[in-house]
Amino acid sequence: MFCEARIPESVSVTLISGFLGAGKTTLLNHLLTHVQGQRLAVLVNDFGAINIDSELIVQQSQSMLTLANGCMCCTIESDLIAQLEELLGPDGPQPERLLIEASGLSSPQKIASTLRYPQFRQRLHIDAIITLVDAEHYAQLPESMAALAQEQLDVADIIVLNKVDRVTSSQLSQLKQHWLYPGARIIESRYAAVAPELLLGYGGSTFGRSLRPVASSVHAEQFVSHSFETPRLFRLAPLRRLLRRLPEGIYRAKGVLRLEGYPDRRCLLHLVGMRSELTLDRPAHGVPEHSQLVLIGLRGAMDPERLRASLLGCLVPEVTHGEPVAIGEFD
Ligand SMILES: Nc1nc2c(ncn2[C@@H]2O[C@H](COP(=O)(O)OP(=O)(O)OP(=O)(O)O)[C@@H](O)[C@H]2O)c(=O)[nH]1
Repeated sequence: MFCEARIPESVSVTLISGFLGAGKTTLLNHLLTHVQGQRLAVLVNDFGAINIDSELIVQQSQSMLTLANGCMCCTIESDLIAQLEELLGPDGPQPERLLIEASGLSSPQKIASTLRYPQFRQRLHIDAIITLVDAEHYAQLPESMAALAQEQLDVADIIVLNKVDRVTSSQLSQLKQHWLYPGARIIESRYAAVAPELLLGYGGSTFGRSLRPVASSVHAEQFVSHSFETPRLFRLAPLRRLLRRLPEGIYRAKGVLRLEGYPDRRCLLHLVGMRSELTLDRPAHGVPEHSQLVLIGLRGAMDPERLRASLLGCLVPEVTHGEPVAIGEFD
């Protein structure tokens, strides 16, 4: 008697890369709400100790895997391997496509190398590396950040030039002329609203097969994240003032907060470069038990104790809940 082992289909992987705040989660949410009829799995990686992205991703029927507290390309590569093993294993969800959102400090070429390890070779293939570019901030990134952003761009099969609503047409053409390779496949977007058929089904990443120059790796040791969690409510006015006064080296902040005066809405906080945004989410999302906030910046840009004191100054004085539960510095 013969027993025929079923060979599972190779999973198609789309790797979404791009510097901090470029719009990766926005793109992921756009794809999740517009792609139909495919079994999707999603893997998100946040540099901070708390995975804020997983809170911000729209819940469809996809399987969700999360990695926090480091870059999946280096410090937590072993976690990436373990998650992939689980996903592709016999008890895994058997997706047709895996969408990976790298952290804004990850090197996509390192992730791509992991995906090409022998144990995955038959089981998954990289359909495309998509790199988002923040049209508003890209050209002004300080040197320490620009090298990493350039590295992410060098390996892109598709470049999504996002936030075009924030720049003039002459700024946009300068950006393309100075920073993007002639002939690169570039799609301009607002809020990453790109038709999925332009991004999925590319047909196989050329990274590793072409002779394109790739900048030498500069990496995440230069950056640090601070994570903050509290059951207490934030007050809007001092929080706004704090966001305006943060040191320049703090490039990115994101959070899901409980706000005084809004008992049934969660407040989403985003800071990218000098631009900050506080928005109330739709009531359907409910209110979290704790406010969670992550700030990411250049090492040495912020004194953790001062930052903690400043954040405490934004909270409603506590009567019943006790002190904030955690704040930490993570590499
Ligand atoms: N004006 C404008 N804002 C945008 C656009 N796309 C995204 N944003 C905003 O930019 C901020 C960051 O977007 P995210 O999608 O969270 O960026 P990200 O790349 O996932 O960020 P990290 O994961 O922290 O690196 C959010 O406030 C978005 O609403 C756009 O095209 N125009």
